[in-house]
Amino acid sequence: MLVSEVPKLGKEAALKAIKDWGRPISDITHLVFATSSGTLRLAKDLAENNAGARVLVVCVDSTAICFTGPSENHMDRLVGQAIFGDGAAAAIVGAVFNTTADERPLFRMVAAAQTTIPNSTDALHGNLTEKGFAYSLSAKIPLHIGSNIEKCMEEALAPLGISDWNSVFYVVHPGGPAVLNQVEENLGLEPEKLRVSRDVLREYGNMWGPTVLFILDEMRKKVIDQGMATTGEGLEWGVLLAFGPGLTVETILLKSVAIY
Ligand SMILES: CC(C)(COP(=O)(O)OP(=O)(O)OC[C@H]1O[C@@H](n2cnc3c(N)ncnc32)[C@H](O)[C@@H]1OP(=O)(O)O)[C@@H](O)C(=O)NCCC(=O)NCCSC(=O)/C=C/c1ccc(O)cc1
Repeated sequence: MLVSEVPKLGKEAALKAIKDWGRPISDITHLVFATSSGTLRLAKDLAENNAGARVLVVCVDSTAICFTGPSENHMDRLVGQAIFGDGAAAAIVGAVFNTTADERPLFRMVAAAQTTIPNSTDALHGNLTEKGFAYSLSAKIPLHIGSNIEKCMEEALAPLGISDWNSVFYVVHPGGPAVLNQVEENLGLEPEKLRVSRDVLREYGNMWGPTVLFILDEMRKKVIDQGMATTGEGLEWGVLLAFGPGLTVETILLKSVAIY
């Protein structure tokens, strides 16, 4: 089922993104297709190292492969079935924009980093078995993320001299409500900061890799609806934080674009 359906979902997301972008499909130079996160960092590298590149990022995850009956020994699988969802999303990444071709960038990825959280090897992992993809989620995941998030923020924002965490906008992978609560608490964030991440979790679930692309898209719609000055909720700088097996934290420093 996934072999036939995942590419179809990816194609649909890609065609929508290309339509919004407004340039011909033949102007796409590279394709990054993945069923996991980390795609934006790779696309940024490709765009910056190939003059004129336009990288189509397509990210699709389906948790159908993880479906399993309940087990007293694996309460974590019930947690996953409650909060995970399927998703497909796409974006086009370039380094230098062609304003004469009417390209309107939404966000600039200024810097990207991946950090592995120490002593968290067993917190989140999956094995492909004859019964499908069997994952383990430790109840400590939110705490691991919470106790390391400020260091990731310091590393991303120190070059700009920013230490007021409420002065930037946020695109945070909503691993679950407890993950967002930990990020909010440890950074001392006003509740509005994670509003879009919480909205996407409530509406679509934790879709693994595609989730942050959904959040970027919701933010784009929100700023237009509310007449904000920039694509980053009226602010100049923002941070994308995504979490995955490892445990890894993907941090991307974002610069918003003015809306005219
Ligand atoms: C929604 C939860 C599950 C429940 O919230 P709650 O209703 O407010 O209640 P509690 O947090 O108090 O938990 C209720 C009970 O469930 C237990 N519990 C709580 N998580 C657990 C648990 N993973 N096991 C087993 N018992 C538990 C918890 O210990 C507690 O037990 P007890 O005190 O005995 O009632 C909340 O704890 C939560 O958001 N947990 C985080 C879920 C989580 O780990 N999400 C995954 C993050 S990582 C991720 O998204 C990455 C994905 C990804 C993957 C692949 C890629 O390529 C890219 C990305």
